[in-house]
Parts: sequence; C-alpha cells; structure tokens
Amino acid sequence: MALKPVLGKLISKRVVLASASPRRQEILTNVGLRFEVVPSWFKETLEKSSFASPYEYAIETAKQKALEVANRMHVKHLRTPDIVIGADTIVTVDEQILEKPVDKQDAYRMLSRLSGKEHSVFTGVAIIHCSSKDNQLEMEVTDFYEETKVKFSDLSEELLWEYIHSGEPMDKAGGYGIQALGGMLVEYVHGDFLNVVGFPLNHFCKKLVELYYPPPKHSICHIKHDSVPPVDTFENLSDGENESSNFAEHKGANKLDNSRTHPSGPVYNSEDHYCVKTGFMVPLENTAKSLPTILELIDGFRASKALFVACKLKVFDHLKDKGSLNAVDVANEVGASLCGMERLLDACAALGLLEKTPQGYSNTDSANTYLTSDGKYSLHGYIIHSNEHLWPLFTNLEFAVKEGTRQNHRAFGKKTEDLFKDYYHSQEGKQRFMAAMHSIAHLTARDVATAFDLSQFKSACDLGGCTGALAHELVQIYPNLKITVFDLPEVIANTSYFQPSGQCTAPVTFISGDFFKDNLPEVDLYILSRVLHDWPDEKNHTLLSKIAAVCKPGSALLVAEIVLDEQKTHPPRALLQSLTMTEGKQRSGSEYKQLLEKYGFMNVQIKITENLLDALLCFRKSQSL
Ligand SMILES: Cc1cn([C@H]2C[C@H](O)[C@@H](COP(=O)(O)OP(=O)(O)OP(=O)(O)O)O2)c(=O)[nH]c1=O
Repeated sequence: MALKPVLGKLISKRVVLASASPRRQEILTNVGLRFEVVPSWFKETLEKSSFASPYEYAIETAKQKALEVANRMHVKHLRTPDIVIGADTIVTVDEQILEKPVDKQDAYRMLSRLSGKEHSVFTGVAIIHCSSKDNQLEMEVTDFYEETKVKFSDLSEELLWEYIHSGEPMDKAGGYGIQALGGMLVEYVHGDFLNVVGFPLNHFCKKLVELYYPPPKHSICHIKHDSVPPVDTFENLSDGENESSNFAEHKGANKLDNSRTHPSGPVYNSEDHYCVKTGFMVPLENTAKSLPTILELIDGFRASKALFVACKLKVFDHLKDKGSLNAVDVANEVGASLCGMERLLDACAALGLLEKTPQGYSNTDSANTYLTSDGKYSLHGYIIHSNEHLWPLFTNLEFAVKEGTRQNHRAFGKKTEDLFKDYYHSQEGKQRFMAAMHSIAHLTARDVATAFDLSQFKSACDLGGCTGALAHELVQIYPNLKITVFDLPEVIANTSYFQPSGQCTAPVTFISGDFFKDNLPEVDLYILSRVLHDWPDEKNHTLLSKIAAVCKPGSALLVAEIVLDEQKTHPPRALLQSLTMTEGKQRSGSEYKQLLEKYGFMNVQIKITENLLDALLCFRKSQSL
C-alpha cells in the first residue's frame, strides 16, 4: 500500500533513465516504474583528485550523466522529459576509486586489491526535474549517494583468473558482479544490496517521499514549501488530505537552467537560445524568447493530427512486440501508401513516439503503454474520440466563439439536443465515447482512488461511472467496499467489453438509470467523476439536490474533476477543453467548494493529483438544508 503511491507519483510523468546499465533498468522495471532509457554520452572523465571524497565524485558523475541526457533531449530532439535519473557506481578500496576495468589485466589488478578485504561501494544518484519555460530548459537537481560495505574472501590466483575469463567483470565497477558469479567471492555485505548492483532503490524511494510528500498542511493543496524536513521512511504514505504532490512547488532541489549546466560545452547565459535551423545558440531579445512557444503552438495541430492518424491506422498496434519493422511492412499491414507511411513514421519518430534505427521503426515504451489499443494505460480510445469528434468541433471554433454555441450542426450536420444523445446517436459513436471515457478514467483511477483514505466507507455509488474503471480500482484498493456503477441504460448495456479479466476482487455492480430522474441508491459514498463540469447550473442543481436528499449525515461525496487555480489560468488543458463547451464550465477549488457547500456538503478537501483529474472529498452535514 505504501509503496505504490511513491512510484505512482511518476506515473503521469515522462521519466527517463539516463543509463545503459541493464541492472538499473531491471531494478526500476521490477518495481513497476515506467521509463524510457536514454543512455548518457557523458564520458566518465572527471578529475578524481578534485573531489574531497569518493561519493562526491560518484554524485557529480551521476549528475553530469543525467544533465547530458536532459539537455540532449531538449535541444536535439525538442523533447523535454519531466524527470531524468542518472546514477554512477564506484568501488573504493585503500582510498582508490575503481570503475569498470578496461581489460582483463585491469580486472585482475582490481580484484586482487579487493581479495580478503572490506571495501565500499558508492552509488551516486541524480534526479533531475525538467521543465521548459519559453523553450528554455529549467532543471532542478536532487542528488544523494548510498554506501554499502562488502567483504571479499581471500581469492586464489586460479579462482581469480577463472572469474575474469567468465567475462563477468568487464562492465562492472570494481570488476565484479555481486548479483551473479561474483556473489561467490563475497563474505558479507553491510548495507543495501541493490546499491552494489547499481541502484539504491530504498534511498531513491525515500528521496521521492521527500520530494512528493511534504508533511500535510491543513489547507487546500497549492502550498508553497520553503523547506522540506527530511523523511526517514516511506512507510507512512496515507496520502493525507492536503499534502502537495507538486514537485514544482518544492524548493529543496537545486534550481538550474539550461544555460548554466551544459556539462562540457561553452557557458551560455539565459538570454541565449538554441536555434533549430542553424544548430547554434543565438542571443535573443527578451520578446523573442517566447517565439519557440509560439512556433510550437502554430505547429501543434500537425503533431496532434499525425498522432491521431497513426493511432487510427493502428500503427502502434502493428509495431507492438514486433521488434523493428520497415516502412514497407507497416504500409502493407495497414494498407497505406509507402511514401505516405514513410512520412508518418518519420514524423512519429521525430515526435518521440517511435524509435528509428537502421533496422526500422519500433515502438517506444510510452507508445506501448499509452498508444496501442491494448496498452496498460491505453489512451487509444481518447485519441480516436479526439480525432473523430473533437477535431471537427475545433475546426469550427471560430463560429463557436462568435456565436457562443456548440458547433455540432457545422461539424456533423445536425443539432445537439443533449450532450449524450449526440455521442450515443449510433452504436459506433457510443462505443467510441465510452472508450474515450474509459481511457481517462483508467489512467486517473489510481490517483483519484488514493487521493483520500476512503477505507471508512462500506458502500459507494459511482454516478455516471460509465465502464466502471474507477470502481474497479476502488475495489482493488478498498476490498471491503461494495460499489455500484450507475449510468444510462445504453451505457450499461455496453460495459462488458471494458471489464478487467481475471481479477480476484469483489465484483462491481452496474445499475441502469438516469441520475437526473431516477431514484439513487443509498450508500456511504457518492462519486461524481467528470460530471459536474459538463452540465449547466440547473442540471447540477437537480443532481446535487438529489444526492443531498439521499446522502445520510456523515456520508460523503467524492468529486473528480480538473480543479483550476484561483486565477483560472491553469492547467491550460482545462481551459482548452472549455472552448467547445457551452453549457458546463470548469471551476476553481473555491468555486467547487462553494457549489458543494450550497448543497450541504461540508469539510471540502481538495487534492491536486498532478494527473489528468484532481479530487475533492466532502461530507454531508448533520442537519438537513
Ligand atoms: C559492484 C557492482 C557493479 N555493478 C555494475 C553497476 C553499474 O552498471 C556498473 C558501474 O558502472 P556505471 O558507470 O555506474 O554504469 P554503467 O556504465 O553500467 O551505465 P551508465 O553509465 O550508462 O549509467 O557496475 C554490478 O552490476 N554489480 C556489482 O556487484
């Protein structure tokens, strides 16, 4: 329970491991972290004698490895990761630093020094949080190290050479691998074993706790933290009501920007900017600093459409589990022209959605996870909905702005009678809409379900819960919770396709009805996920009054929505969504609080999750309205 939320904080982020080490990849994959691997090109040539202690050398090398990758991804590929992790493992004996042996003789020299002695293994780790402001890369570095003591038995010459000839020492610090044959040389280990193998997982998780779980404060989540007290354990992650998970607000890390951290190149100042066309850093006037953002916005529609078309043609599905395919194979599989497919695949590679090598094209890890139709957190349904439904509406945005109405008549040749009738006019439209809702609900379910401790509730009803994606996550986390999904009959009739297979948790019950008209079940916890923003005030009045009427004192309402900041300028995706809404609206935290309190729901707590949906929990007060 405590472990998942720590790494869960990274779920919605683009995490990059700046390391070629298969051991580090394995350690992080084994705990369910999803990341891309971009090995660092930083040469491990820092002057060892300039560091006061060996761990400082390891930390600095780890940092430079990560910075090199962050800079390269930002500048060369115009892709800014959210987090880059770098690590460096060294062995020290008799005040000497041992890295990877260059040849067998070198391995012999190292191993014979370690024979019969205790030595230290240090791994330095750097976690770099990146953001791009006016296309300038800004980085905040958090680093740490871990030391483990290892003692070797006395090694005979014969054993030593046998081990060296096994080939194992060559890519490992100190010339041995404790996790394999090298384990036979070891008498004892004091400290974190995984640290020796290349990544101090325990310390890493504690660092994440420090970064993402500052101590709870009793107010709404947008809290500024001036300092974060050290946390010694990550056991106690109940995701209390008001903690901030917003790394950007944490000031413990060292803030860097692109200009000051280029590891080996010239020093640029923050007025300079990378020119895509010439490949040089050029000084820019202040106003010109926003130019890259503007250019990106101008081109944004091309990138969206390329992604939509690749998904629609199931390019990522075809590439899944196939290794590398060339453009001819993909074109043949999807029945497209070769020249068209070649351009699409190249565009997807340029956008970082595919890897391109001389052998062909292959999916990135993110493409497998998010873009294939059966990916773990597939957004395929939402992408298809965006292409088929939102794209035509946005094409008519000018009319929507001028006339203040939804543009279904222009986009689809018919008037909108009701938001959902519009989606449900055909079986195809219904399934497409449900798949879109399912994508978002599934991706956000864990963050919504763990935003508050809901273990006190025995029964719950997800009103408009569609395919039950959130309900299924809730029963996983709270096995004693009996949960009902309440939705329109035409939705309930189509939910079977979306049910998870082979789960051994209590089943979710589905009830069909119209929450504006029909009786609602009596439960301890009502859930409204992505409902309130969609409807005009009168409809919300009907719905919230009905819930208030059946909700007993002490029972609660969980709302999942995007919560705007008080200036209503963030997050941008909420404001962009509003552009094609005419009846409903996005709200700030205080507006949601006001709305809920109006219907007798008090003690409104808000959790900004950093995922696509935030969460609010409130309790029905004892006296009736
Ligand atoms: C001591 C020891 C080291 N190692 C490995 C961990 C690291 O991969 C390697 C030390 O070299 P590093 O330079 O830390 O890492 P790397 O070159 O493998 O990868 P990158 O620089 O791209 O991040 O030694 C073991 O696998 N087992 C061991 O017992």
